[in-house]
Amino acid sequence: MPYLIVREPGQVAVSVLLHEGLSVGRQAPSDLLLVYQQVSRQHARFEQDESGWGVRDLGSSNGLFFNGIRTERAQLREGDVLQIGPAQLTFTEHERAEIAHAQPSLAPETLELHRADRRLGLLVEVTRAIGAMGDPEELLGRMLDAVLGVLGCDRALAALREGDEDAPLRQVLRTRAGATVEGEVVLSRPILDALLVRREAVLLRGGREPGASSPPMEGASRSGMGTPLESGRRVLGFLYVDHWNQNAPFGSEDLDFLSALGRLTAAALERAEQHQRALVMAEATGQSPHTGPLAELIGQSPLLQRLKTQIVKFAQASGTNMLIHGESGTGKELVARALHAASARAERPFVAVNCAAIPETMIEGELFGYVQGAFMGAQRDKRGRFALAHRGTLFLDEIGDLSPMAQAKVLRVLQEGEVLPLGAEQPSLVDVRVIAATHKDLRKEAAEGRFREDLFFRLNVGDIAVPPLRERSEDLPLLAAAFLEPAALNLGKRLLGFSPAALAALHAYPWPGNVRELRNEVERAAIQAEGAVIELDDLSPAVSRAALSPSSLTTGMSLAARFAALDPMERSLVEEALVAARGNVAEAARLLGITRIMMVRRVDRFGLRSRDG
Ligand SMILES: Nc1ncnc2c1ncn2[C@@H]1O[C@H](COP(=O)(O)OP(=O)(O)OP(=O)(O)O)[C@@H](O)[C@H]1O
Repeated sequence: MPYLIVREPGQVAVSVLLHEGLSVGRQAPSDLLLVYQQVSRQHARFEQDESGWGVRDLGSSNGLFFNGIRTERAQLREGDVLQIGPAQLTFTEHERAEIAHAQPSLAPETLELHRADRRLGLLVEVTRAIGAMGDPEELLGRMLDAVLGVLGCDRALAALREGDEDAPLRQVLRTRAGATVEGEVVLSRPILDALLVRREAVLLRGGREPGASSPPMEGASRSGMGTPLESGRRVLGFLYVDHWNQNAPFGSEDLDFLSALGRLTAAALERAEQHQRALVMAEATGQSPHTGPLAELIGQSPLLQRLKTQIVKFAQASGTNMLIHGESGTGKELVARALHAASARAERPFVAVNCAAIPETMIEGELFGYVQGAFMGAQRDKRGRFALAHRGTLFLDEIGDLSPMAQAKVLRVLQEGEVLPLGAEQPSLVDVRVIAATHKDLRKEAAEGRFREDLFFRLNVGDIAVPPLRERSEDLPLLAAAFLEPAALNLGKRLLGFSPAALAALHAYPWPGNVRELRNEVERAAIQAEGAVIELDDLSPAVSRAALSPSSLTTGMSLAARFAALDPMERSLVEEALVAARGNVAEAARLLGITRIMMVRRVDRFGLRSRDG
């Protein structure tokens, strides 16, 4: 029977039984849905005639690729590969595995059956992990490694739902060292339905690897089994293991064991996810400012709280590309790091690239890598940043400065989920979440032809705006204090904070360079400071002058801060009057319209010098 093996980036491969007229597209009524922007609503159709099976493009925008070549129509032979958007469809006549035995998945009491077994150790390990509430991916990885040894199988797979019932299945796969198997598990729709819809544990028989003409040993057959990962009414995914075995296919006892393991694993996963969610939510609502993935983002203003809530929301969609925009120095990179740290990719690399800092001639090599001899000076293979960020996050800062050529290549990687290093012949699959940042209005750049519109839309799936510091001046005292502490420590000084006048000046200044400029200002003032607090005079002239502007009284500061802001203004006027009166206090008082006594008090208070004293 003819099948299509459907491979989507980062997901469990699925085999689909081919039937006359089977259609592929982004939307119903297509039979096979591939929900990607570069897939047309009705993209391609499979047909059978006397010469066999064929496929036809239904007028798609991005085309149907047959063994790498764009085509309108093609006749299909064993192993032919079709590319539709980022998905690969392989045509095969090979029989797939089928369900030999299915049973409702087991209640935890079944554990009793397996006491005194080596397997008990594994169950204990998983039970312990439930208490430890570790990272879900790490938990699964450890558990699958143990499963390979204990069950003596070749491959162990955990497939996890990323969201609702129709969401794709993220895979975590472990292969036994030296096993004669492909590093990929292909399952059919009926098997997936048994596991995920009917929630049955299944024993499988038969099935060959795609492209493998015979089993690796004489007389061997594929033996596999799977069990749903159920927690209450939710199906989180499933566990699957298999091996080539001549004498000992898996039996129902093995299936009981896997079912019990599935129950425990699901409980551990649920608990770990709840724990992570609780941490992140506590962080977002400011209940726990010192721990968790958002801890580095200092601030309590409503705008910053909103930003944190958005980060939490987008972190959960860890496959979604993101665009962060905001003025320079607002904390875009910090936001990108928080998005990564709060996501399921947190244990994987976060790789940052500043597109504006790398010369145009080198950017492609940096991003995609190259092979030895690809160009003069390429003395050895170099892995690109995309490959380094595999299964993690790639942060492309200043994406608006990327050359058109590099933009086209980044787009290709996002569309197809694979990178082609310079000079290489074979692309390799990468699973990377791209978070791009820019201080430019990228929508406008795209509309005016300076940035690729298709790349903009690819990146803008999730977007976050980081507000400038002047719009959240409530955060200023917290930020200034947070920067002062390490600066003082480095200098070996004991600095307790800011004088009211200095704080008023910080409030009054508009901070065109945002938080970065504030950090620099505080570090500079810490060097200048001679007393226990930062005084107005310790600040740079541009900032201390800001305290004199009338706007310094209307920037939403507290009453005390606004009152303190009067001080530097008053001092400046007193100084000016003294200069105009050549140091004569009585004359200066007359110029200001105050009494001589009032003038003398002010000269003393501000520590100024007059001709009289
Ligand atoms: N909310 C914040 N809490 C603490 N530190 C912050 C915050 N926002 C920014 N910073 C600090 O300000 C500096 C600049 O931040 P970052 O590099 O993330 O800004 P950016 O917007 O990416 O800048 P650019 O556009 O120039 O690349 C860093 O030292 C960062 O730690």
